[in-house]
Amino acid sequence: MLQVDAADAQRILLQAGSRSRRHNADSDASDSNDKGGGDLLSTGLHEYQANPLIQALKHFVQKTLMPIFLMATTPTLVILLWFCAVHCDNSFTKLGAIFSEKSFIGGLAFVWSHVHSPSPAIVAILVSYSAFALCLMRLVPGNTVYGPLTPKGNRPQYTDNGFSCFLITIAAFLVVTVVCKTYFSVSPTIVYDRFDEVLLVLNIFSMLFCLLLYVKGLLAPSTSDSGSSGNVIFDYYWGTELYPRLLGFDVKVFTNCRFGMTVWPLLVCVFALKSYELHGPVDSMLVSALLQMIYFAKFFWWEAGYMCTIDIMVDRAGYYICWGCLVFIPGLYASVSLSLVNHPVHLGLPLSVLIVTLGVLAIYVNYDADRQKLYVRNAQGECLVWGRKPVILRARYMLDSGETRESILLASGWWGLARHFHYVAEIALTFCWSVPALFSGGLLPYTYCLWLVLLLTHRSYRDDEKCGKKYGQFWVQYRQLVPSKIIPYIF
Ligand SMILES: NC(=O)C1=CN([C@@H]2O[C@H](COP(=O)(O)OP(=O)(O)OC[C@H]3O[C@@H](n4cnc5c(N)ncnc54)[C@H](OP(=O)(O)O)[C@@H]3O)[C@@H](O)[C@H]2O)C=CC1
Ligand SMILES: CC(C)CCC[C@@H](C)[C@H]1CC[C@H]2C3=CC=C4C[C@@H](O)CC[C@]4(C)[C@H]3CC[C@]12C
Repeated sequence: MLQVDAADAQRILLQAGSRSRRHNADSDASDSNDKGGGDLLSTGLHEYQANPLIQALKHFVQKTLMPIFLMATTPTLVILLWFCAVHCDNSFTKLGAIFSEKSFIGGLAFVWSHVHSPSPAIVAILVSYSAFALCLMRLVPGNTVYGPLTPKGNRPQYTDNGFSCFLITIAAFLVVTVVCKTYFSVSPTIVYDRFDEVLLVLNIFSMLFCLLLYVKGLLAPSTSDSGSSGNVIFDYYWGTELYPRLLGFDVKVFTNCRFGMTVWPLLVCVFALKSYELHGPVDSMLVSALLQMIYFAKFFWWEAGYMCTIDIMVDRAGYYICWGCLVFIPGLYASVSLSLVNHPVHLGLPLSVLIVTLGVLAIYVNYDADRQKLYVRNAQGECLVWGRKPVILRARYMLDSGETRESILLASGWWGLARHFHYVAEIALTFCWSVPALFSGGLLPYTYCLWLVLLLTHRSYRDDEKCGKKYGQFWVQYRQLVPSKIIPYIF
């Protein structure tokens, strides 16, 4: 086992100390004056080398221009995706033709004119689901688990009941479907028929909710991991609190897990049901839905691990993460299944089995990489990875208070292949549940996969930057041990 011992660590830390600022796991979020920034906003590793003018310009672009751009475009983006699926046969070419015919503004007005005012039925469905999810969150038992220590020394506490809540929700969906269809001749596919209304309600609610979170973070923060950057736009976009709680509910657990990550599987079920109502059983829809459901089960099984990822320990509760989970997940992440409703593809058994097998393999690799990291850290490196003692680096870092802590960086197993090899698996599994659409229709079914390539590539830079600041020379050493960012030997 390769280790950096305590004396070595101390020496390296002292060397690094003069250059690297104090950081802990989420110090990127601890002080939004100069840190944080989001997946689409991070700086490069050598930010400090740039001249002041360039730095000021970068700062303006990252903290003001990009947030304005994203907040101005993303609500319409999800509407465009819906429009493309329902009115343009999944074809961006057809969508583009509308814009070239009517001009950009005319095209936007045309698309938005197809969005209906929210009906009471849709509002009632969304409110009822949210109330149901909050009840489960409060009532379903689970072990108490703890998130990583924050820069201010807080340790968030969670009830690990995600998997149970997920199973109960899917079971409830099946019961509601049968009851509604049998006794009231109503189908949950009303959500597909009025998906424009769903997106509109979610958009409006999320923006107001983010405003509430912004004000709450300034006036009544739940923990000391909060504060303003002095830039209203950035604060609204990025958030003013890391772990806000409202009425005793953890906001990020609700937005990310109980809403975004639970509504997504529900939408997959609704869209699969709609496809069944329209065409009978369709294997492309089944293959895609099956892989996604396995992925959701994996996510909730590992939910305690998710509480130690960038989303939770770095990203504050603002537009980026909250609007993202409340609207972008239903609008973009579920768009693969949405796009399959009007495009039934017959795959045949051999191709279906091949896709499911590859998809399950990719889900396993992704899960195993996430698991391996936590396993080695929990065992303090005293364990086996792929049958051998793992190569680890005991990396020291400093808290805001100046206290020194130690973390393990794993350089074996999946984490020895590349610093984010699990992203390859994430993209591969996504491709597997998109490819049942084959290539005859439009590009819409592949939009989520393409988005993920962008998001994860950018995230790998962002994580490198975060870990570089946190671990200083230890991170440099780790990068020497594992030189590839995502794809071994290539990138
Ligand atoms: N579908 C989607 O939209 C997305 C899915 N994902 C998935 O979510 C999961 C989590 O990914 P993500 O949040 O990006 O974070 P990662 O799992 O990549 O975790 C990054 C953190 O892990 C720690 N770390 C980094 N390298 C090592 C190492 N070698 N050994 C031990 N710890 C290390 C660091 O935190 P520390 O401070 O603790 O050292 C680092 O900040 C993945 O499965 C990913 O595929 C992620 C993003 C988007
Ligand atoms: C404002 C928008 C332009 C951007 C919003 C982005 C967010 C919706 C997504 C950013 C990171 C995403 C996630 C990270 C890790 C995850 C674990 C994985 O196993 C399931 C998916 C997810 C929770 C995923 C969900 C969407 C993001 C929060």
